[in-house]
Amino acid sequence: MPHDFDTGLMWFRRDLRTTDNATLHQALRRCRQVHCVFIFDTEILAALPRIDRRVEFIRESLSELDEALRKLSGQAQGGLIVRHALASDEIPRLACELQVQAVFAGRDDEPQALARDQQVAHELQTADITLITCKDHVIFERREILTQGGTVYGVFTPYKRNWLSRLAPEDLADHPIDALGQRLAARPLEFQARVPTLADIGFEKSNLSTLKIPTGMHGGSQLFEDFFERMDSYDTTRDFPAVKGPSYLGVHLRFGTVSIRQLVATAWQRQLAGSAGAAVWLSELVWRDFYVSILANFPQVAQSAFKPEYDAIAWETGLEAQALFTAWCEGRTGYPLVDAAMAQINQTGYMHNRLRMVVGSFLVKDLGLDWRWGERYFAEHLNDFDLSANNGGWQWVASSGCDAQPYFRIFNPVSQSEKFDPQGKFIRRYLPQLAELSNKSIHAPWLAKPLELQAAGVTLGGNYPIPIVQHDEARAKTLARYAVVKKIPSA
Ligand SMILES: Cc1cc2nc3c(=O)[nH]c(=O)nc-3n(C[C@H](O)[C@H](O)[C@H](O)COP(=O)(O)OP(=O)(O)OC[C@H]3O[C@@H](n4cnc5c(N)ncnc54)[C@H](O)[C@@H]3O)c2cc1C
Repeated sequence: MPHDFDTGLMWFRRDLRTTDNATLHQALRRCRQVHCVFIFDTEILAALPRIDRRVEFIRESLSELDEALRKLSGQAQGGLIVRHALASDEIPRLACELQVQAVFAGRDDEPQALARDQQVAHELQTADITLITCKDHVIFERREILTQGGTVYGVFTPYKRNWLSRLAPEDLADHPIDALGQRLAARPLEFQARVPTLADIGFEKSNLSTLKIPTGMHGGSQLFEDFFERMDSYDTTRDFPAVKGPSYLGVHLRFGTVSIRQLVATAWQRQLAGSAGAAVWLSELVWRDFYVSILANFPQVAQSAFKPEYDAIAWETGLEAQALFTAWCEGRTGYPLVDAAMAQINQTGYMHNRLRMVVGSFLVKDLGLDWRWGERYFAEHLNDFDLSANNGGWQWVASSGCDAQPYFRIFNPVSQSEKFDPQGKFIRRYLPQLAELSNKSIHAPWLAKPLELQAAGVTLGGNYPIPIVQHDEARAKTLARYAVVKKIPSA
């Protein structure tokens, strides 16, 4: 097969897999031989706590990737080069040392990633090396799905309609690399170091393995196979946090240990076969593309409200606001569903989607705190943290985003609890001190009779907090706070 370049460098980032990897496929097709690298970017790692499940997830996934690349190359010296360095310096340096003519990377439209890639492209250019980026982690990107007027959609439903009507088998085509595997280069002697340990990069082991969160390509496949059995009932189970309804694939989609094309292809086929569950799940994957395109086209959302008039809202500040925020973070609000959800994220790095909406709404519309505080907390704690989806989710609950819930829709944390955790199973799992309360009282312990509280071993203000705000009062305050939005005409 003819090739465009003699030697290429495949730079893995959020695509840690050898199966259906569009970028790796292109690199192997266009180069006689390809080296592979992953950089633990010191700029990104510096901001993280020394125990971080995501760093461990990546590290474990890299071990598998390294092994898979070696096998595919058919050479004992094949495999992944892993560096711990500033990516914007290290990639150009490595490209020169390995004497490559092209560097291949999966496209990433987060503002920081774009700035880094621009810097890398510039450095490479001075050495006459090309940076080639490929679409891999979404189905449609940037300006591929536009309104009839050629503008970017700000509303999900017509975006989804257009997305689905555009979807064609070639968008989901596999990118096999088995036949091209012999183009994977052997690593020169000085690049043959093993994948660094967590300690090598200054991190410690988290509870990832205790939680049995499966990593790497095999972990992604295992979760997907498991979910496949449940996909048809996703529409009816997905809202109940005590039920194993969703796929738990978020972290795998984040780091690309599964292929979005393979997931969409399966969901699409099942939807066409009449599965309502698959149709709803496919919709969630379309939301993912939607938010990626919003961030790519409106990068200002990373700092500001999508609807600028919402930046006029005056959020609570000062010591009292800080104390309310700390209580929210630590799951001490006195609202059991909110506190159980915060315990879930704090203990596992995962939070059920329904609960992300409930705790988000509580932060913004019951505590009157800036949605960016919650966004930052989620960014630090979620295993599946993704800037576009997290920002989209927070702006949705704050009503400031595209196609967000209207500002006057305010979740009642007690009725959400009664509706979505009717038997209090989820609450009991994360708040064992409330386990003995009745199914009725567990949603609002302050309404329980003193005798019931005593019999259940619950002391309000002791082993469980008194509510830090009254929902009805908070609701009225929020409506007043948001009134400013109505006074400013939309841009
Ligand atoms: C305030 C808030 C913050 C959020 N932060 C994130 C985040 O940082 N990262 C993230 O991936 N999702 C985020 N979501 C969306 C959603 O909650 C998670 O994707 C989902 O709970 C992950 O669990 P799962 O993999 O089991 O999802 P499933 O229900 O099995 O869905 C499958 C996949 O679809 C995508 N998806 C599902 N819902 C959404 C959505 N509303 N928007 C965009 N993509 C979606 C995700 O990639 C998810 O893994 C957030 C939602 C809210 C309300």
